[in-house]
Amino acid sequence: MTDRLAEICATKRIEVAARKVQGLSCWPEPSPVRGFESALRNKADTGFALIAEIKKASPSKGLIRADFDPPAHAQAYQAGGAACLSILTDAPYFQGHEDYLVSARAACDLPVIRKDFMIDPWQCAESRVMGADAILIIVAALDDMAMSEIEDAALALGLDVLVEVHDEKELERALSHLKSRLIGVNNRNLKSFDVDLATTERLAAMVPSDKLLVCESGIASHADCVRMADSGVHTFLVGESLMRQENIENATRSLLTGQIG
Ligand SMILES: O=P(O)(O)OC[C@@H](O)[C@@H](O)c1c[nH]c2ccccc12
Repeated sequence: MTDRLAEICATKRIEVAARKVQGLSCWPEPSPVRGFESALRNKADTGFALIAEIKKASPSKGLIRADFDPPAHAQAYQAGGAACLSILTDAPYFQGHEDYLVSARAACDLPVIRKDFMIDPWQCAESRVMGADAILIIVAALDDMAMSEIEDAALALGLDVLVEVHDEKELERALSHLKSRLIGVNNRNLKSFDVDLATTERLAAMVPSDKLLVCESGIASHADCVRMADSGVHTFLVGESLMRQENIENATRSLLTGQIG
């Protein structure tokens, strides 16, 4: 089996090298950081907290939404009760763009995580200039030193960091080398793209109680959220199942509350 993550990261290294040569400052001065982790913790106190993802396409599913409109989707997600947004900026594999982050964040009040493949601390400064409030660190993509350098760069800029793991070994590496309190368990194996919600159930018991566990990928219904709550997980990152709905606001509300329409 080919390792899709390794391929994506190799492409990203070439892209970042070119971007570094161009330099920063293509975007206007970003507005102050919106607290990403605090928005999730506050919402989780009242039940479920959702990071709603603005995702046009993915390598495993192809095009997910044809009438793609990031500012409108951001507003629908906020009206439906999302706590935060996740916005794909990777172009080659996810058809993302930094303009989607800029325009979606300007259209709402929610904190935004830039969803991309971080392989260089320089991308943290770039993310803040775009207006991101948080970045993602994918443990499977980085060695111990690289991931902690990226985390330090992000924290120094006031960005929150979501640390993504997929198995016990990655979780142990995250807990011993990183300080962020946001741990995302990706139910999708980024090496093969297989999805299994049991991944979160298996790893939940290993996550210390001062960390906030975010269940990522493959969540399709309120019943899935209730299932995860049985393992003590109340915070979710959901993209595809919401992006495929005609009425994103209603779909977001039903995912969180179980009420239809
Ligand atoms: O569309 P889904 O199955 O609801 O998944 C959302 C999100 O978890 C997924 O897009 C994701 C999780 N980690 C990533 C890393 C890179 C790109 C994408 C991702």
